[in-house]
Parts: sequence; C-alpha cells; structure tokens
Amino acid sequence: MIVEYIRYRVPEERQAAFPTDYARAAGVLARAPQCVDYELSRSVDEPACWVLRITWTSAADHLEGFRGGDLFGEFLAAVRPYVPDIEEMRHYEATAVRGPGGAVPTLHDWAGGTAALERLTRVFYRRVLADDLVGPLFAHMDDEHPRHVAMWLAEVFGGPDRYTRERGGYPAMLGHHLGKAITEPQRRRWVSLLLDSLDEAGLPADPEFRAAFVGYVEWGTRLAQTNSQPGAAVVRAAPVPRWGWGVAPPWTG
Ligand code: HEM
Repeated sequence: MIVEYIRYRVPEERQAAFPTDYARAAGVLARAPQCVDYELSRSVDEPACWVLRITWTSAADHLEGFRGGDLFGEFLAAVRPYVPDIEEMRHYEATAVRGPGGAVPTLHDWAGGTAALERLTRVFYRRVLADDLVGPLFAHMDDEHPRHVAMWLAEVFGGPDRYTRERGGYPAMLGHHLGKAITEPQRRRWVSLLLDSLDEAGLPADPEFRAAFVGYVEWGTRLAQTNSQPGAAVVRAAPVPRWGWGVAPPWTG
C-alpha cells in the first residue's frame, strides 16, 4: 500500500465550492478498486489549506490502474478547477514508526491487566479439564499453562511482550498446536468455554470489549485449528499479533 498526500492552498473565490466538488470526487474514489481509503482535512490555522490523503493499493495501481481506467475522467472533472492550487502531490511509504497513542486504552488495560487475564485462564482451564470433548487434549498440560496463555493474551491485547521475551513468542505457541488435529467441534467448545468464563472471572461485560475479545478468539482458534492439522502448511515465523478495538472503540460516555 502507498499513501498519497495532496496539499492545496485554495484561493478565497474557490473555497466555498471546494468541499462540494471533493465530495463528488470522493464518490469516484469509493468505487475505485485501487483506492483503500481517503480523507480530506482542512487547516484550522490557515483555512485556505487543505490536505487530501489517499491510500492506494500500490503506486502503480494509482498511476496506471486508476489514472488509466474508466473512472479517472469523472474524478478529474470534479477536481480540475483546483489543479493550479496544488502545492504538493507525492506518494509516501509507511515506516515502522507507527502505533496507537495513549488516548485509547489497550484491551489489556481495559480488561483489568494481566491479573484479570490470569483469573480468566484459571477459570477457563478448570472448565476445560472437566470437559469431555476438549479435556483429553489437555490431560498432560503443565500447571503453568493457564498463566502462559494469560501471558500470550496480555501481549496480544497490547500489554507487556512477556510471551515473546520469556516463552519464545509466536513460533513457540505455534509449536504447541502442531499435529494436535483439533476438530471443529473441539474448537467451538474451546471458544464457548472461554466465553463462558469471562463473567465468572469478572472481566468487563461492555459490548465493545466483548466484541473485540470474540473477534480475536474466533480468529485465533481458527488459525490454531488449521495449523494443528497434520501436514498443514504453516507460517513458522511471525510476531505475536496485536489486537485492537476494531471499529467500536471503548464507550466512555
Ligand atoms: C485464540 C486461540 C488460542 C490461543 C491464544 C492458544 C494459546 C496457547 C498457548 C499460548 C499455548 C502454550 C502454552 C505454554 O506456553 O505453556 C497453547 C498450547 C496448547 N493449546 Fe492452545 N491456544 C488457542 C487455541 C487452542 C484450541 C482451539 C485448542 C484445542 C481445542 C488448543 C489446544 C492447545 C493444546 C492441546 C496445547 C498444549 C497443551 C499441553 O501443553 O499439553 N489451543 N495454546
């Protein structure tokens, strides 16, 4: 993906029409398969200055696919009056310097920290061991297993990266599932036992937290199940995933 920034300084006489014309152009971007997303912002310090950010699937897709395609004529018709007002038009590549700020709590902190996740996994594995369908898979598990899984969840949910530093990170976690041949009924039981444990462990019950939690667990268990099949083609090295709030950040009233 590549990000294009277009900076405009729009003279007084064209400022009123600019947002309306760009709303028309945005309708074209919304239909363009090369466009991932876009955002137009206006400067509060200098209201004549506007910045349009467009994320394209690639620079070539923008320059050849979009500009050479059927939609470009319609796009250009909407923005042509403002071409002389462009001060900068460049493609930028994202760097590793990125991440969420402190304004939105991590799922780890919202859950109550690592202590809350340890409470959850203690309750969960008690239920797991008593379960006829998944219990036998865990018959030989270590006493520390619940704490290790809490450590994994803590890292995934934006807490300390202790599973990576102390337990071998993603490759180690993958290794625990290889060859286990987890079935779909077993995966589903694992998920429902974990979800049933949330209330008993006293984790937050707000819709946003529970939706994010379910999203991760559904994703993670499907990967674990796929990777556990004999002969599965697995991704052997990867960082521990980091899971966020998705489209519904925490409701703070
Ligand atoms: C989000 C999904 C999952 C996560 C985050 C997860 C996490 C983990 C972690 C971190 C370990 C290693 C613990 C350690 O370092 O000691 C592990 C081991 C294991 N997991 Fe999972 N797991 C998931 C899904 C599943 C599912 C769906 C099953 C089966 C129904 C399963 C069965 C096992 C088994 C059998 C082990 C090894 C137990 C032993 O040591 O004997 N996991 N899991």
